[in-house]
Amino acid sequence: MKRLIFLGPPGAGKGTQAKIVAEQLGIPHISTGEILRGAVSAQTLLGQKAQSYMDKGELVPDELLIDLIRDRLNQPDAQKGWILDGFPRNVSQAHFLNDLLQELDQTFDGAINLEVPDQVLIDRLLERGRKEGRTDDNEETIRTRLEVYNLQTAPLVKFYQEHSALKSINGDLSLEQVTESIKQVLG
Ligand SMILES: Nc1ncnc2c1ncn2[C@@H]1O[C@H](COP(=O)(O)OP(=O)(O)OP(=O)(O)O)[C@@H](O)[C@H]1O
Ligand SMILES: Nc1ncnc2c1ncn2[C@@H]1O[C@H](COP(=O)(O)O)[C@@H](O)[C@H]1O
Repeated sequence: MKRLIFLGPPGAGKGTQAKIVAEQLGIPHISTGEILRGAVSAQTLLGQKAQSYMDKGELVPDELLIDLIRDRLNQPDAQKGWILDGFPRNVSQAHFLNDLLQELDQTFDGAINLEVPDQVLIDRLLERGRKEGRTDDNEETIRTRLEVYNLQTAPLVKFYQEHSALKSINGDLSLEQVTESIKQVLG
């Protein structure tokens, strides 16, 4: 059983690594960004409410994420473990997650924090924008997302250091080397 949180700034490689590790462990990779992008494409009510925040690179209001995560962690495939990517994104979401796990009588095994220098992040995101066409991978929105990360998400590194196991990993290595470091940390 593994319940893990992948932390790190935009472009650190959370999604890339979470997909690989989740597949190897046979647990779901739960990316709130992916779920929200799906909702925007499908133009659901959630997507309509989230879109303007996502376009600007700002966080979507907590109340929209809370039901989404509660529903997702209650699904049958999530009973065998999960990797959360993109959630929690601020301290209040982290408190919510702690309360939800208590309610579900679940604990979590730790947070993996991927560290990558800002210029590498910007280069990766611009390249991802060119290749995959993610509309928030443009210079202006990337700048906002990095600011939002520093102000609202980076405090979670200290939060998880204080509350439980946090392992920081150098994410500025090849894909394979980062996967190997994560595996070593997970034992
Ligand atoms: N170790 C690596 N070396 C080079 N490129 C990488 C590495 N890891 C990921 N990338 C590339 O960098 C881009 C960002 O990676 P990824 O989407 O996994 O980041 P993320 O942390 O999930 O970002 P976001 O939070 O913005 O969704 C992708 O195009 C991915 O292919
Ligand atoms: N946990 C979240 N809280 C608020 N907003 C979120 C959250 N997860 C995703 N978002 C929004 O979606 C985009 C893209 O997210 P990625 O994790 O980078 O795919 C993000 O900028 C927020 O607007």
